[in-house]
Amino acid sequence: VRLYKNAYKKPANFPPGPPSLPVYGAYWLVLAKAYNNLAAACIKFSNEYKSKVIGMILGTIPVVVVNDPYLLKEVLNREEFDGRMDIILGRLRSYWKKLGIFFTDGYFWHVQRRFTLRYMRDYGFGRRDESLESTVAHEVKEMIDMATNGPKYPAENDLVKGDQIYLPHFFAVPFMNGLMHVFTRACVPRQDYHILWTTARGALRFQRSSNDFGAALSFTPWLKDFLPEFSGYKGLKEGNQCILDLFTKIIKEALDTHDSSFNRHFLDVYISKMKEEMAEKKRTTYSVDQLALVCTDYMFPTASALQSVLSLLIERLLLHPEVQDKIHEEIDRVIGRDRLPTIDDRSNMPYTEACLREIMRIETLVPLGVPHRAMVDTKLDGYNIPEGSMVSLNYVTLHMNKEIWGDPENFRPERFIVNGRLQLSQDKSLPFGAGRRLCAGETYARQALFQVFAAFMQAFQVSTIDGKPYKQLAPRIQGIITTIPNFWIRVTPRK
Ligand code: HEM
Repeated sequence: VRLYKNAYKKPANFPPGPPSLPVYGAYWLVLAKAYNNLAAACIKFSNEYKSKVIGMILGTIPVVVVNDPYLLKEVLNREEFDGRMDIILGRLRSYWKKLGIFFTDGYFWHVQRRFTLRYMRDYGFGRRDESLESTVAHEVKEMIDMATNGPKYPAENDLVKGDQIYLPHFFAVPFMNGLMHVFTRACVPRQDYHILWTTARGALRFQRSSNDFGAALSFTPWLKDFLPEFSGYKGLKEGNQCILDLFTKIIKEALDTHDSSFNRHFLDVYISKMKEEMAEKKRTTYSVDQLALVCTDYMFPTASALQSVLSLLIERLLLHPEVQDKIHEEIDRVIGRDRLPTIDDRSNMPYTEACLREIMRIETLVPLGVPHRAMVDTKLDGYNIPEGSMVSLNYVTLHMNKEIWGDPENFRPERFIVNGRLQLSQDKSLPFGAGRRLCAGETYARQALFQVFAAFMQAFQVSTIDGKPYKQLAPRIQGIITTIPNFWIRVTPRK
């Protein structure tokens, strides 16, 4: 009985929060289902317990949620919070090993994150690069052609019907092929786009099958066998498999044709380094499985988050038609119709750029971030945080803070514009996090979002299927990222 009691006992001076019930995680399951909005539930607890930091025991894991814009920045900048949880959500992706970037920490994570970012850069990732930009431009042209001239290959019929297109997947290919180009110096050709769409569907299914805490599965792993559908396990496993299958095949080809004397692309650079380390050292962080997970970790958000951001933005345009008019005015004035927008245009198109920033503020894509882990016993806001605690950051408390934004509930891109220019100092949002765990794809995400969105808006006027503006927003699906149900819209080529 004592053992049992201790399992639920909160550590001394642990942040206040809801009591732990002696039913493993079931409480959590109910909570998650009842609210369908963990970030809002945590803000409620924060108010109820009058504390910026709340603590609870979920399953057997101490969980801390930071509900304050300044404290969350503090956590992001303190190295002892750089750890990640060893949860089922991470393992089920990677042959039950700890691999990749997202869910690893310590030396392994440091080496792999640094190496991949350093060498993907040589192939255009995370900086300005003409060959990557023209690759994305080519893919954008195909995307626009699909809607302007109709489907060319069978799979396109799922996404384009007459003058209607299906979101979010309509947007997926340019983002994904841009990254493919970084990995392999080649794109998946249009006749094979269905491979990318299958992957994008899988990635979105994964995102929607869990939530920021890894859902009840993190705390009560047995749910996976007991309730595979309800717990999200099936969706996670199958969603992940799509991406893993894609890269397993591509990596095998790269390995079979590898020649250390000439690196053709990023995969070759990685394989060369792996072979070198294996020959010299007994232990190495490089492996074929790790390469598959690195590719997965970069492709995963590329195939799910980016198309979702654009879909959320399109939804706002359908709610506020004047925003669309302003975007069109800016595009016509700065670019005209004779050439595609480029990343150079970004600085001359403050309104379009501000729309992207505003959608990522108002719709915190990852409301509780990717959970961190306290790597030592430490303190936060006067409370004790034991080693091994899960530390989640409630970004909604930053993005919807009244003191910082004045009118956080309004979609108002103008808030970032001063005297006709984009004022970056006005953008206090942190959609990509900060510190050493900063989103590894931020630069690519911002550049590609601009390139794809601006070109799409240059080509089309968007409207609802019945032609009437939306009166309200769709219900949110709270998974790991925030999404809305897939939807059709009408596109009219602009003359
Ligand atoms: C609008 C789109 C995106 C948003 C809002 C976003 C946001 C985030 C956030 C909040 C984190 C967690 C930061 C933390 O742990 O404190 C993260 C991590 C990460 N993101 Fe993104 N992301 C986006 C797109 C991308 C893209 C396109 C890529 C890859 C090309 C990417 C790759 C990663 C990786 C690898 C990590 C893990 C970093 C680490 O643990 O060291 N993300 N992202």
